[in-house]
This record gives sequence, structure tokens and C-alpha cells, in this order.
Amino acid sequence: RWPLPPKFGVETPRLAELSDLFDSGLDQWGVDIFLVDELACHKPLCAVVYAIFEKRDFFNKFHIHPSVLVNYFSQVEQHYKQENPYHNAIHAADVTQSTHVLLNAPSIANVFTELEILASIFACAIHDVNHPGVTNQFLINTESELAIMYNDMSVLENHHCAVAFKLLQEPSSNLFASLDDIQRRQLRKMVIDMVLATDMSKHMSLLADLKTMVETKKVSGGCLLKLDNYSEKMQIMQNMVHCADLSNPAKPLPLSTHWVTRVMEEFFNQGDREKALGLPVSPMCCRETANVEKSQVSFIDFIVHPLWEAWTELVHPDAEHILNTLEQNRDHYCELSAAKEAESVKEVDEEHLDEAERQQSDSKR
Ligand SMILES: CC1(C)CC(=O)N(CC(=O)N2CCC(N3N=C(c4ccc(OC(F)F)c(OC(F)F)c4)[C@H]4CC=CC[C@H]4C3=O)CC2)C(=O)C1
Ligand SMILES: [Mg+2]
Ligand SMILES: [Zn+2]
Repeated sequence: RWPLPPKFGVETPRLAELSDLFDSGLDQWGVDIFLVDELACHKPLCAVVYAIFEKRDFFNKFHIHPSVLVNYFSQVEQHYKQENPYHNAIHAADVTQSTHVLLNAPSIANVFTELEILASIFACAIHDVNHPGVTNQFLINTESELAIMYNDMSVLENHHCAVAFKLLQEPSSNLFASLDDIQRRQLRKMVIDMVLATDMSKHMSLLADLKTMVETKKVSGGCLLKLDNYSEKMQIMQNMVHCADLSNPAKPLPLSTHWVTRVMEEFFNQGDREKALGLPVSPMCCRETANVEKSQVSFIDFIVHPLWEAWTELVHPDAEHILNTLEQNRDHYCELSAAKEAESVKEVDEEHLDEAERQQSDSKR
């Protein structure tokens, strides 16, 4: 009925390079998502989602016309603010592709239904849509319209879901038109459960549940879980998407440092606004005093490593290389932080030396 859209849904003079990059890298942990952004003429989300749907044969499995997918994800991509240094469509493409790789782990093959896989990929693609580039705490502290709308509860994550499902109501974008009512309702619930779980305030409870599950898995003789009930399955899907959302430090170092630069710029912009508003500046948001390397080491030690350690155990041995990369990157930031520390101590010593010499020469006069 509709004409076929351009390949991957993007008009690009570099289609051959993009196609080659997907052939070699779509299933790889650490594909250069910034190169995808370049080759896809800054529509990385459309390109990545199209490529994954094709790879997983979702167009046929769920009777989705490629042009409907392109209509919908072009709208979603436009609703990611490209002025955000971090929470933009490249991050959404990155989290989506990362989850696509995690889903390929042999130890969780046949655990999820096709609908659950579709819901996971979709949830990642829309999980930060229309992000304003500030945290929930900022929206709450400034009594923003969004905080009022969502009563200070997972304000951003509720907004991302609402925007994504509102865009689905556009007739030319109705991605799930061919699903039956039960499937559509199940998918909607799964997507909401996963996106709301990307709120960092849920991190500790999510991780605690994952650790419990890993413990019981160990008891049941190491084979992966029978996972008969919804809540156990959803716990794994929520942790998988959360792992992907926290995967920057576990990617090859050049990608990781690129993400650190971007997230710190976004945090510093927020700190500038908090300062201008006379609000307390949030952790890691003050561009004058923040220690980027130290923050990265703490973020990895307190948050990212414990999560990836639990995930690696759950899907043992499929994620060993990811945990190794995370540990190598952590040591890199630690060395950088120590070198920076030594450098600043040296400067202080030199200042003391200069001061002492000045005083000495003064006393001679
Ligand atoms: C300051 C400490 C000593 C003590 C402490 O409490 N925390 C946690 C903390 O302060 N948090 C928790 C995470 C929040 N957060 N942070 C993100 C993020 C992403 C990429 C990052 O770098 C790189 F990988 F690109 C990164 O680096 C970090 F060092 F800034 C942070 C997002 C994660 C998911 C959703 C939205 C973003 C979100 O909610 C921010 C507040 C510490 O980290 C150490
Ligand atoms: Mg988010
Ligand atoms: Zn995110």
C-alpha cells in the first residue's frame, strides 16, 4: 500500500558505508555509534531501529510496514533534543543497540518471547524521548510543569513513556496496528515497566532483586531460570535495559571517554542553571570544582560495577568481556585521577617553593 522508504529510513549519500557498518557491527558490543550518527546523517535512532527490526525479521513477524516504522521513529527521533550533549538520539540508539547485543547472549536464548524482545527494543528506543537535559531532582526543585504533572514521581521516565505512546496514536505511525488487543496491552505494560525502571532512584532495589535471582539461579544448578511468572521475567528485562543505560563505562575506552565528556557537559549546564537560580548545585554538576575522573571511578565502584557484576553472573560466561572492559576502564580513570592529584600536589609544592624563595630574597634585602 505504501512505497518502500529509503534503506534504514534515512536519506544518506553514505548508505553503502552504513550498510557495511551494520553488517559487521550491529551485533557487536562497542560498535562506533558516533560513526553511525555521522553515516546516517544524524538520524542514528531510525537507522539502528530499522536495522535491528530487519535483522530480527520483526517486519514480517509483527506485520509492520517499513514506512510505518520510519514514520514513527522519525517522529520519536525529532522529539529527542539534539541540543542535549548526552540525552539525545545517539544515546537512545546506543542503548537500543546495546540491548540488542545483550539479548543475543546464548545463556538467555529462548528465555524471551518475540513480543518481549520487541517490547525491550522498543522500550530502549523511546526510553529518554524528549529528555529536557536536566535531572528529576532539578525538575522537582524548580517545581517544573512536568514535576507537577507527575507529582514528583519518576517525572522524566513517566514523560518519556507518555510522549512515545502519544506519537503512536498518529495513524501513519501505528507501529502495532497488526497486534491483537491482548498483545498490544501486554506490550504497553512491559514497555512502561521497563522505562520506569530506568529511573536511577530504582537502582538499588532493582540490583537487590537481581542479586537474589542470581543466588537462586546458583542454587538451581546454574541452568538459567524457568521464569514462569511475569514479575521474574520483567525483573530481568528491567535490569537488561538498565545495564544498557549504564553501559558507557563498559564500552571500549574511546567511546566511554566520549560519553563522559558529553554527560559532564550536560551536568555542568544544569549546575550553571542551579547556580543562576540560587539552588544548591547537584553532585558532579559544578564545572569549577567537579573532579571528572574521581566521579567516574566512584560512579563505577558504587553503581556500574555492582550492577554489571550481577548481570555477568546471571548470563555467565557471556558477558565476561564486558566486565573486563569495565574494570580496565575503571583502572584507567583511577590512574588519570592519581596523575591529576600528583600534578596538583606538584603545583602546590612549587608555589610553596616560590613563596619560600620570595621570603628568603625579601629577608636578604
Ligand atoms: C557522586 C558519587 C561519589 C556518589 C553518588 O551518589 N553517585 C551517583 C550519582 O551521583 N548519581 C547517580 C547516577 C545519576 N545519573 N547519572 C548518569 C550517568 C550517565 C553516564 C555517566 O558517565 C559516563 F558513563 F558517561 C555518568 O557518570 C557519572 F560519573 F556522572 C552518570 C545517568 C545514568 C542513568 C540515568 C540518567 C543519569 C543519572 O540519573 C546522577 C547522580 C556517584 O556517581 C558518585
Ligand atoms: Mg532516562
Ligand atoms: Zn538513558
